[in-house]
Amino acid sequence: MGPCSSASSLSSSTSFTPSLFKNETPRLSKFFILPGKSHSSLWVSQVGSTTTLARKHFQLKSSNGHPLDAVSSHDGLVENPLASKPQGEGLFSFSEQENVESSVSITVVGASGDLAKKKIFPALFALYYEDCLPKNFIVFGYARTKMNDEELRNMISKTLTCRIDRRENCEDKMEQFLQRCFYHSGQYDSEEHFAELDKKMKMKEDGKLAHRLFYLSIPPNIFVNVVKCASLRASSANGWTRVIVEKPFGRDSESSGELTRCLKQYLAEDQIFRIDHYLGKELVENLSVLRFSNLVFEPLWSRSYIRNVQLIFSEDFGTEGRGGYFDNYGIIRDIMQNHLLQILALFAMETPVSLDAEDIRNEKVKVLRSMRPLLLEDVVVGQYKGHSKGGKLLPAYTDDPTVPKGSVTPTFAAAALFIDNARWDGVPFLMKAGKALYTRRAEIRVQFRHVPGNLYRRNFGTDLDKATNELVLRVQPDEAIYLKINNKIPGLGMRLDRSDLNLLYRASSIIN
Ligand SMILES: NC(=O)C1=CN([C@@H]2O[C@H](COP(=O)(O)OP(=O)(O)OC[C@H]3O[C@@H](n4cnc5c(N)ncnc54)[C@H](OP(=O)(O)O)[C@@H]3O)[C@@H](O)[C@H]2O)C=CC1
Ligand SMILES: O=C1O[C@H](COP(=O)(O)O)[C@@H](O)[C@H](O)[C@H]1O
Repeated sequence: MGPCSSASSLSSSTSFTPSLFKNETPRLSKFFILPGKSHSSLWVSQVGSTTTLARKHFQLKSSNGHPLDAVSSHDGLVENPLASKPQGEGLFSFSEQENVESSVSITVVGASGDLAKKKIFPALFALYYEDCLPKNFIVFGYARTKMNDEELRNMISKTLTCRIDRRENCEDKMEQFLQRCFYHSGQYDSEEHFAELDKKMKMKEDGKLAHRLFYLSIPPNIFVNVVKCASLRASSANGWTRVIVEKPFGRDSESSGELTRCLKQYLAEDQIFRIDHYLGKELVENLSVLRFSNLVFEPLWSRSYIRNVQLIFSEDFGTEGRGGYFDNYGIIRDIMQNHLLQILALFAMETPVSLDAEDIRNEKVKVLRSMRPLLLEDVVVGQYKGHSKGGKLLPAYTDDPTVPKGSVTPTFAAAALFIDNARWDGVPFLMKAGKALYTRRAEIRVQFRHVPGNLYRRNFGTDLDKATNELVLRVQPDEAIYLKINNKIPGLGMRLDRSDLNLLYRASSIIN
């Protein structure tokens, strides 16, 4: 399998399915989430292999079974200017399209921001390095910040690394990649500014069959403005136009539904790719492999053996200028409702009928629908204060100039969640997420029950917790899977110890 057939080689970055760039109709897969009617309906989407098959066999459905497919004129919505040109129709017929050279323009909207710098540009470069981008691609940065092409390249170059060991010609590749990056400064609600972007794109596309991808790396409250302006003024005249939408997808069910409704005034469902980058993390991808392809784990995966499951996210840095976005959402909407909930659903689902994305999605939805509504008494929230670390004074959340004075937005939350189904009845799923804590880590910790009538209980004293098995999937940093087991310390006598059966990814040859 070549590197372009999986996003796993880009594990620490935003994951793109390379086939997103193919001239095909999107269908369901694991990398992109599509919320349905309620906030708890999370879906995943990918690009299918043939248009006709995708159209025939796939219909996006919400948790209540209603189709979420592309809007038609019967929806009573305005005509959809961004609708993909179906293959076989439009300016080019299918066979004509095959003979025409095509290009893909990727516009990162919010290019000056944290996500763009930390993840999107590095991920695009990683795809380029692995030859997973189409031959004729260009990248546009779009934001309000004033910059020229050189300044954008300079900004991006600081974030690009050859993250995988033994990379050859990395510097040359970086330079080549940067030469394909351009910048356009504009307002998010200005049709005029998007028209200017369109002009610049046309020049670079140079008469080719032009596909366009817009990545919304911006706060959600401006998603619709951007989609409107892009659709009216900068959608492709002859190729497809697609939009990647970042989480959080609304603040609650109502706003999520409203967002979908508004986006669908300008986009068909198969043009919208909702992304959760945690699904592209190596360990999250491995979660299902571990469980479904090893006989030893699956029989233990239930209330009979598991005492609790902990889903932990902590960062050792604060908002650092991202208060404009973060303060409107808080840690529950920023991390728990999407990243941790996705992991929970993957962890707890029943065996899907197949690895087909829709089958996986259906199982995840069942988990979410079986979840008990969260009670206030099962939640703790907090906000970080100024503190010192390594002799350095770190600001409080409300010291961040981008955070409104007196804000009470939580930057830390812990919650006990329950899935009221036969497999998980009574097992707490404990979520913890926080910013500006002591360490940066993301983990899934599975604590098993005590061994009934443990013959060696005296060796553990009264604290039987010390003797429980624990399976840890460390998502980051230093990806690892380890199982804490009890064993005898070699030598005379009967002294017990807890050791780790360890798979350290760093030490694994697969990653090299
Ligand atoms: N940061 C991360 O690691 C991740 C972020 N995300 C999601 O990506 C999106 C963007 O996040 P992130 O990059 O961190 O956010 P930022 O706060 O860095 O915002 C991105 C850009 O949007 C513009 N912007 C910021 N606030 C406003 C505002 N109030 N009104 C208009 N424009 C604004 C700024 O550009 P300018 O002023 O130049 O126009 C900024 O550079 C969010 O939806 C977030 O949930 C998802 C995964 C990870
Ligand atoms: O979605 C988000 O994720 C990042 C953390 O992502 P990671 O891959 O670096 O763990 C978080 O910092 C940000 O607040 C949030 O919007």
